[in-house]
Amino acid sequence: MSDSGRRIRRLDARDPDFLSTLDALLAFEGSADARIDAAVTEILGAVRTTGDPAVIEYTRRFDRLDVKSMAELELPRSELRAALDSLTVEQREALRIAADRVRIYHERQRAESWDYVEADGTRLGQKVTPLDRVGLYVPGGRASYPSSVLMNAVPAKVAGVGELIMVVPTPNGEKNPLVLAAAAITGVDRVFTIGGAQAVAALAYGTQTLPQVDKIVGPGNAYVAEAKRRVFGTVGIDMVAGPSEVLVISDGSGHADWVAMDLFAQAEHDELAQSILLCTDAAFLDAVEASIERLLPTMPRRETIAASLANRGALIHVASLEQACAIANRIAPEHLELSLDEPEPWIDRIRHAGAIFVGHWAVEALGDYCAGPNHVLPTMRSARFSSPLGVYDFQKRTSIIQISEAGAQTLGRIASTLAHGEGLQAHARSAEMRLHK
Ligand SMILES: NC(=O)c1ccc[n+]([C@@H]2O[C@H](COP(=O)([O-])OP(=O)(O)OC[C@H]3O[C@@H](n4cnc5c(N)ncnc54)[C@H](O)[C@@H]3O)[C@@H](O)[C@H]2O)c1
Ligand SMILES: N[C@H](CO)Cc1c[nH]c[nH+]1
Ligand SMILES: [Zn+2]
Repeated sequence: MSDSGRRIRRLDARDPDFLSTLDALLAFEGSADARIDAAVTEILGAVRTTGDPAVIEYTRRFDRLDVKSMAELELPRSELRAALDSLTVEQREALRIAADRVRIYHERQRAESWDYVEADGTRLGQKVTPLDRVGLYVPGGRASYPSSVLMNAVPAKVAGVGELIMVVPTPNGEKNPLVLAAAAITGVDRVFTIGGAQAVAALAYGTQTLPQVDKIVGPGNAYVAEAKRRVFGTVGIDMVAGPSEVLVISDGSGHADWVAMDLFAQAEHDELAQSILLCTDAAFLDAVEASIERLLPTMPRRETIAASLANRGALIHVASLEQACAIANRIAPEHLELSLDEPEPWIDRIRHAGAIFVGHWAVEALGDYCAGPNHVLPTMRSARFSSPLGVYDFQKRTSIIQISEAGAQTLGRIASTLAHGEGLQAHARSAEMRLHK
């Protein structure tokens, strides 16, 4: 890579040691770093013990914001509204349309309560309720993410969450008007300009000014991820998000520049972001590599892109699309692009991916902003067992068990037998006492 002297690696899936090379490339334990561990331990402890003063001190230290009170770190609704008014018509429309599309998609995810009645009058069911109070973490260190406000706040509102408290760091006091406008559009209730582990701690434990929430959602850097992992149990969390990832599967039918730019789009997030291309056509891999060389110097974030591609990227020659799908399932990427002329038959071959983008026109950047589905997706191979952020993350379920007198006779005998088998006599007797003599 001419810009930095570092190149994206070329691999061949037919090499005997390919899978071990791939596994080494995928391995990522961001928050296992001892330095991050120690910093997060200190920050969580301090905020838990002293509350506002610790948050103020860490915000001064890490975001260079010098304030006397926590109240100065809360933005009034009028400021959110003013930010919305300050946007160009084009920006306001883009935010509104994106928010509408995300809302329409997520409305289909809302679960409803249900029940059924058995012949003897016993009623069983599940009551679905929204969470009372949720904290939204919006990243703000290296870049600003109005789209993340939409992706977190919209499903929360669709679920009917009682109160949404957003935190977003504003390094050097620089506020991003689009982020504040997105908070206004989506009806976020309170916004604090705090970030990092101190913001996660404030939401998890509560402070004199900021009330404790029930769940914290939203992506962030390694400090945020580790802090979320540690407060889980005190509060709920959506997931522990790692750096962004994209995997492109190509048969050489697309445009090399398009694919190169799709790899850049993920790499520009973070030096640890992961962009991988699997392709059946060696000549197309050469063409994408040439596009990378040519286009990289034109990119404002070329340093980050170059580092990300060199650290964790790869252009991989595969023998077939079947092999590409098998490798994709091993990677379980956050985003998967099927960059194929005929992509449909391959959708069912993909078992593990946060989101599948189908065909040359379905580029991940559209999903990041406005297609409709959520852009907060499982990373670090967790698509094997978890799902995109959705309305279901803001709802909880309670079982309803209403047993009729007749039902208690049948179930009482079964419960009594099983309870004696477990040696739990009080359980048995409490069921037996309701049996007719
Ligand atoms: N998965 C997604 O949907 C998604 C969306 C947007 C962003 N992201 C990711 O979120 C991340 C955002 O990271 P970011 O850094 O830009 O913003 P961030 O808001 O996550 O982190 C900034 C905060 O980190 C803390 N911090 C920085 N250095 C520290 C130190 N030395 N000690 C203690 N705390 C420190 C500070 O408190 C600062 O406020 C990126 O990795 C990006 O790729 C993911
Ligand atoms: N690609 C990110 C998730 O991995 C989301 C995002 C926000 N803004 C741009 N992209
Ligand atoms: Zn992105």
